[in-house]
This record gives sequence, structure tokens and C-alpha cells, in this order.
Amino acid sequence: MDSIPPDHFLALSRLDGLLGSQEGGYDTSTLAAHDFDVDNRTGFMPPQAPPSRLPADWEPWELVLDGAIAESLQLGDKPGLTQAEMRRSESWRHGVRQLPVIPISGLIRSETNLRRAHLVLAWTMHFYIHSLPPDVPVVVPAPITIPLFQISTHLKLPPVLTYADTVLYNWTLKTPSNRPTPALDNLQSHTLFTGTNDEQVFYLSAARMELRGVEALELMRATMDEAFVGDDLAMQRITSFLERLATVIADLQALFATVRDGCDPTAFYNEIRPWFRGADSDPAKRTWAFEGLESDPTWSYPAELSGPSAGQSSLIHALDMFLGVDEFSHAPALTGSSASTKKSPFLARMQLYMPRHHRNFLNHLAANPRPLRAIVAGAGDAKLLGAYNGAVGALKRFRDYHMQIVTSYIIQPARRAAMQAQAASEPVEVEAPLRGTGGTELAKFLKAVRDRTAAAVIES
Ligand code: HEM
Repeated sequence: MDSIPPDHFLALSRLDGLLGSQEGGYDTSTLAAHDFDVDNRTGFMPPQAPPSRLPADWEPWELVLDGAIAESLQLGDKPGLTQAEMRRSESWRHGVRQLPVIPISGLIRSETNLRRAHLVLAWTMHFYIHSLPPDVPVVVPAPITIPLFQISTHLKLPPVLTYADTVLYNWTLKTPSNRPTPALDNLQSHTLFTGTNDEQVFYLSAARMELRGVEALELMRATMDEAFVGDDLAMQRITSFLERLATVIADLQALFATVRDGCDPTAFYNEIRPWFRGADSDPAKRTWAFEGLESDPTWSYPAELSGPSAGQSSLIHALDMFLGVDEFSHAPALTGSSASTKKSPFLARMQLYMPRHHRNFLNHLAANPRPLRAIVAGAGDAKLLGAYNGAVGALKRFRDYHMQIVTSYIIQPARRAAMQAQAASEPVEVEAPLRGTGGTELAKFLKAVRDRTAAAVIES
């Protein structure tokens, strides 16, 4: 928004501050506020690099994670795994089992330390599980289970690796800088499974999109302020905000494309993505057992154990909800129904993996009493309608592009792997139909979401 000159009509302040919020009215002032841990400079990403190390009492956790990286642990089902690699990984897992169960009481006063602890333990758990030989039962040792469950209870998150653990809270600055916001080209990922540039490029393309998304959040806030006023001038302003939103969504798509500059699809599919698997995508269909689960009677076996997916990014959910497209794109008839909520199970499920403040932000957005779509449909304003449809069209094109990426990074490598296995007369491990990290039948699901986004255009 800083490209708007200060004397432009869009930059003039409205009377909202003087008027205060109407009795029972909707207070839009907190849309991008601390309550939701949404920063007006960095959006869903924290404005400062997250802590890269826990305090000394929890150093043993940091050291086992360092150890996994230093040992270059390999996937337990990697073709051609050597005896030396197997021994190294078993020796590392032995070290994990020998850890003491470290109390977490000293961590709970710091949200950033709790996040770091979730990240360290969840990465360690994924290293532990996915370095196991595929024919060995999965048993997460108590020194990981107990603190991970305690921390997850505090953070209201599932005890598994999330998008926040791999993208939102997994970065540092390449070069120290005094800028108030990190520059898009000055980010580096902190923790990697493979140590490859491909993996880093994968996380950073999403991180850059989060930062570019800040302007979209600001446009949403400004639109909601104008919708509160609701006069002709407000409609003119909303029209320009929506035109601008379409260009931001196009920029998100362009930043998405940077994943192709350095993240090789075959490396992603064969070497990186398997580390993300949740309990619902174990190729050997093993159940994850959690040693120590019985130590707290309030715990039960987690209902949610999917792996990290950018489907957990609050940004795209927010765009969908703001434009009122979610009613179409994630309609219950499309992605399954849920009795108690209008949200589809997929959206609702992915929100369980988001930091809880961001989940609250989306709930706040969904409760907007002046939904944009209804305003546009009822305004009889051709320019406004055009701008709204332009933003919906940009989101549809984003989803087209997302499908192209999914084809390159999952569908085609899966086909190649199946053909190679067939040629070598090996048993083929490709599930039919192919499933996403969130457990969806991915091709069918993504195509339907894309088509329904297109169908959300309002006819004049
Ligand atoms: C190489 C990169 C990516 C791949 C291979 C990929 C793959 C997938 C897959 C397979 C799904 C199906 C749902 C499931 O997980 O079961 C999905 C859904 C989704 N992904 Fe991605 N994704 C990628 C990057 C991104 C990025 C960068 C974003 C946005 C920041 C994103 C946003 C979404 C959203 C919002 C959904 C839910 C469906 C929708 O609302 O359109 N994805 N993705």
C-alpha cells in the first residue's frame, strides 16, 4: 500500500476512529493485530527471526536434532541404503531413546520458546520415524512423546510437524540487517531434513509468499473498514482495493514459480517429501505408537497426525474466506460435510495445524457481518463487480498454477517411480489414487477446488 501517495483519496483517513465502533458493530481495527499474532509488516510470519536455540536446560533436545543433521540420516526405505547408513541411524535413535524426560515447566511462559520446542521435538520425531526400517513398528520414545504432547497441549496443536515448523518459524536472516521486515532475498531456512538447496528453496518460496501476502491482509482490513461505512466513496475504494488484490495474488503466483528455480521435482518427491509423511500416509500402513502416552490420563491418541502441507498456510484460507469463495471452493458437497460447522472438513482440519492465533484470525474473518461477496452482489456497481471478479479470477489462476506444480512435483514423479519399479519387476508402492499430505485424493480434490473457485465469479 506504500505506493499510494499520501494525498491520494485512498490514503485519506476515514472517520472510523472518531466514530468508534457501532453498538454491537464489528470492530475491524484488530484484523491485523497482536491478538491474532498477525504482524502488519510480516503477516503470519514473525517480524523477527525466531529463536534458533532453546535455553540451556533443553539443550539435549537441540543436540539430538543437531546429531540427526550431522549424521545425514537417510530415509529408512531409501533404495540401496548401506549397512553403514543403517548403523548410523540406529545409533542416533538409540541416543534419542536414552534422553531424559525433560520437564517443560520452565518453557511455558515464552510463546517463542514453546514454538521452538514444538519444532525441535517434531523434527526429531520425523527423523526418528522415517529413518526406521520400513518393516519395524513405529514407537515414538517417551523422552519425545511426553514433552511433545505437553507442549502441543499448550499450543493447541497436533504432536506432529506442521507448516509453521517448516516455514513460518524455520528461518533466519542470511545477512544481519536493521530493516524492520526481512527482505525476500535475505532469508534462509534453519533446519532441513536433507541439507539440500532443493529443500530450502521449497520452504523459502512459501515463506516469500507469506511476506508478499502482507499487502493482501492490509487490503482486507481496509476493505472491511470501508464496508463498515458503505457509502459510494467506500465502494470506489473497495473497487481499487480489489483491483490491487488481484495484482497481489498474481505476485503470489510469480513467487510460487520460484520453487522451480532450485527445487528439482524428482528430488522433492523421492528425497524430501517422504520425511513429511504423517501417520495417515505411512506406505507400510504402520500405526504410530507413543510410549508414555499413558502417563497423563487427560491424553488420548491424537486424532490428527497428517504431515506438513502448505494447505496449512493461513494466507490462502484468508483470501478464500475474504472473497467468500470458500463457500464454493471448499463446499461441504465437494470435500465432505460436517454437521456442526459450515467449514469443510479439509479446511477445518488444516486449521487445526495452524498456530492457534492464526486459527482465531480466520474465525474472526469468517464471522464478518458484512461479507464482501454479498456487498458486491447487492451493490449493482459494474466496476466493483469487475474488480471482485478480477480478484476471484486471480485466485483461480493461482489454483491452476498450483495444480501444475502438483503435477510436476507429485503426479509425474509418482508415475515415473511406478514405471521404473515395473521395469525392474519390483513391487510398486504407489497408492491409487495418489493422496496429498493432508490425506486428500489430490488430483480430484485440487481440480474440484479450482473449478469451484472459477464458479464463484458473480454474473452481471
Ligand atoms: C511444491 C509445492 C507444493 C506442492 C507439491 C503442493 C501440494 C499440495 C497437495 C497435494 C494438496 C492437496 C491437499 C493435501 O495436502 O492433501 C495441496 C493443497 C493445498 N495447497 Fe499446496 N502444494 C505446494 C505448495 C503450496 C503453496 C506454496 C501454497 C500456498 C502458500 C499451497 C497452498 C495449498 C492450499 C491452500 C491447499 C488446499 C487446497 C486449496 O484450497 O486450493 N500449496 N497442496
